[in-house]
Amino acid sequence: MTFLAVDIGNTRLKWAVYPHAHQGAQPIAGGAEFLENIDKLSDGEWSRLSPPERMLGCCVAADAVKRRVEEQMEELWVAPAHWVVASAAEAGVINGYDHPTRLGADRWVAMIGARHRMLAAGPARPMVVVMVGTAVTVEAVDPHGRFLGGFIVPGHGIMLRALESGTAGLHVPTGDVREFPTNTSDALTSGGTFAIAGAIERMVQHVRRRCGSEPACYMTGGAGWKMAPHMLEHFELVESLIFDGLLVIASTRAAAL
Ligand SMILES: Nc1ncnc2c1ncn2[C@@H]1O[C@H](COP(=O)(O)OP(=O)(O)O)[C@@H](O)[C@H]1O
Ligand SMILES: CC(C)(COP(=O)(O)O)[C@@H](O)C(=O)NCCC(=O)O
Ligand SMILES: [K+]
Repeated sequence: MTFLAVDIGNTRLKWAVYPHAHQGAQPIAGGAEFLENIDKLSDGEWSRLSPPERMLGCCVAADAVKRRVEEQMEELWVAPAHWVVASAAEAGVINGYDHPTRLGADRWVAMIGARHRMLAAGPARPMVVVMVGTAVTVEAVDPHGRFLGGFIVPGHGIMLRALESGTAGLHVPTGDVREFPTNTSDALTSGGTFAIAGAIERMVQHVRRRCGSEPACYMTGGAGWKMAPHMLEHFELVESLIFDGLLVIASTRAAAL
């Protein structure tokens, strides 16, 4: 029974189809669309899929975006759309947010994916889970699976646009990441990269101090590949972390029925 996983962020919709909803399943199809192009999915790539029997997604974009995606699913398939909402606990992760449901669903799903990946590889450890998308999120999870809290940092694009719109002299092309930038382009690109890296490395320190052991560090998101080479700490780049989390949630929910 094929399973469709959908991740709608503030910049792009990512989707993947699996032969079944089990941890470790390998995708048989997938893609990504910028939000301005999502209306074309039902005429394009989705029209060529065999109808998925189940769907689970997470969406942090506007409700109108989510509705447009649901409408396209309805045009093609009978499987209803189900969306993850962060809760007090799910699939072995406990939510430490003051108001658990206000935590971004993508952050929650990524932590669940990371926790199960870590447990599949060895004994339980604390984790730092980073998503580099429109925004950058940096989560801390203790060895028992308790989400301790996380940072939200502006992503590269938002930082650059904020600097551009708040100044007269910072309208320059993208530069390179340099330790000692000597032109405006490199200064902006390096500043953004090391601002994000610095926040992430602080969270690694916070987790070490709180948990007294070395965290497993995971990085995901569309711009993860740009950040990973500039980290001092070792981060495993796992592009599928959200899909991995959606697979875990779908399979644990099915097992509970
Ligand atoms: N080839 C690419 N396509 C799209 N976005 C890219 C690409 N390479 C890097 N990016 C960066 O990744 C970000 C989008 O990542 P993504 O994880 O899709 O974000 P979100 O989940 O917030 O929609 C963009 O802000 C962009 O800076
Ligand atoms: C922090 C986010 C904007 C990240 O979005 P993204 O960069 O993935 O598009 C999103 O997870 C969100 O809207 N969260 C709700 C608020 C919170 O998590 O506290
Ligand atoms: K996201």
